[in-house]
Amino acid sequence: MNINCLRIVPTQPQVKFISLFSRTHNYSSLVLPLKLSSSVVMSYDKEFAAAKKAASIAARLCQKVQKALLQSDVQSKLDRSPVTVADYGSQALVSIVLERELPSEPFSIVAEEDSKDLRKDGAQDTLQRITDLVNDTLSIDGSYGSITLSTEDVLKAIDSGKSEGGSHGRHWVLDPIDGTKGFVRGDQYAIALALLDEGKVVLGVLSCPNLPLASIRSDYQHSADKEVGCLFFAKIGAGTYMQPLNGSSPVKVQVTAIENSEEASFFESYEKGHSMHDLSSSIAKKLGVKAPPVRIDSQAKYGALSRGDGAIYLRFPHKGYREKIWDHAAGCIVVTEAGGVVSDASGNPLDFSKGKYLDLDIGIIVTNQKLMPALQKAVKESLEEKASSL
Ligand SMILES: Nc1ncnc2c1ncn2[C@@H]1O[C@H](COP(=O)(O)O)[C@@H](OP(=O)(O)O)[C@H]1O
Ligand SMILES: [Mg+2]
Ligand SMILES: [Mg+2]
Ligand SMILES: [Mg+2]
Repeated sequence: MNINCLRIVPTQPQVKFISLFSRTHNYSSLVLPLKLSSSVVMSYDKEFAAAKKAASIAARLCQKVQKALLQSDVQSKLDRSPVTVADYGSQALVSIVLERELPSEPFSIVAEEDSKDLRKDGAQDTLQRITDLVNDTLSIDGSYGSITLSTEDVLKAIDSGKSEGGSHGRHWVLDPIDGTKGFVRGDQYAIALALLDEGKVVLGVLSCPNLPLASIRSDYQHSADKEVGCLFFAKIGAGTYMQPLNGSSPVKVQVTAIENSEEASFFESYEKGHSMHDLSSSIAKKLGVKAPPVRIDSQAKYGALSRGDGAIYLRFPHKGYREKIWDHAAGCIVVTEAGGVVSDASGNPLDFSKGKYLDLDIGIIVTNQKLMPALQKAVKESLEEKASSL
């Protein structure tokens, strides 16, 4: 048997087993009981380094495409949401980098995109463009020597993101471009990658190529002359850090310490179809918030909040929308490790262990520990008023 993988399988609280198994022999297992110290179980160092590398390399492909976005680069999915060659290229790159960096790990990714539309007749040119972008990006990075992937390799890499997630084992959670509408508009977007272990988010990386390094405020407007490109990363129990994309010198970040809600400012989606702006305005009014909302796309909102740019993030999708884990997993740990709190409108923490979807009560609210009780109260009142006005 080709033993090439070590997997930690939790059983009872303090006893862990190490399972030695082969990826080439259908995961046939040889299970050895072993007690592990929590530091061994919880280090995730290799995974953390791989995730940062993957999200940074994918950002280069996205930056290149955003600068020269062609009409033909943007397609429409079945649900009529946009997807671009960069969404596919980024997903392929992250998958390839994780596989190269972690060759002995079991590989499972829950990701937003799949290759179905790229396998259809008429999609050959788009697929070739994606393949060229992936190859160019890998060749400029140079980490893996000279490799040339075929279109079939790229389709396979995209489809390695077909896991359903869940409460057992490890699963990467990937949004290759979060905020595709912002990306197409030339605004904010993020490459969001997190690792779930037994249903819990244990690390997260947010690559935000257009987010200014300096803090953004209510009068924020994206402009090309600001210094931009931030990488946020957080590991469970180890805090949140930010560094310039592709740069070194990370700094530890913290959410704001504001206690008076009148001084708070809040983030929400740029797209009013993604979140009810009238509801957040009513919540902000109850809190006495004076500043106008900061409306930006993607999980860049979580990143900005983690470094104290604003105090609150409100997300209230319209009726019937189901939130997906890749839209929140990385952002959630980036904020919580920076001292913030992320919950649904009723105060329940987000549960990432239920598969692709989050099972939520109405919306998502994010702020610091001090402001959360007042925010929950304002949310409850605004929701009741909205319900009684219907
Ligand atoms: N009707 C809707 N309500 C809420 N969220 C929606 C939505 N339609 C799409 N989304 C999600 O909102 C995400 C962007 O969030 P934001 O509004 O914060 O920028 C999208 O991620 P993608 O761009 O990865 O598809 C998509 O998953
Ligand atoms: Mg999408
Ligand atoms: Mg998304
Ligand atoms: Mg996306």
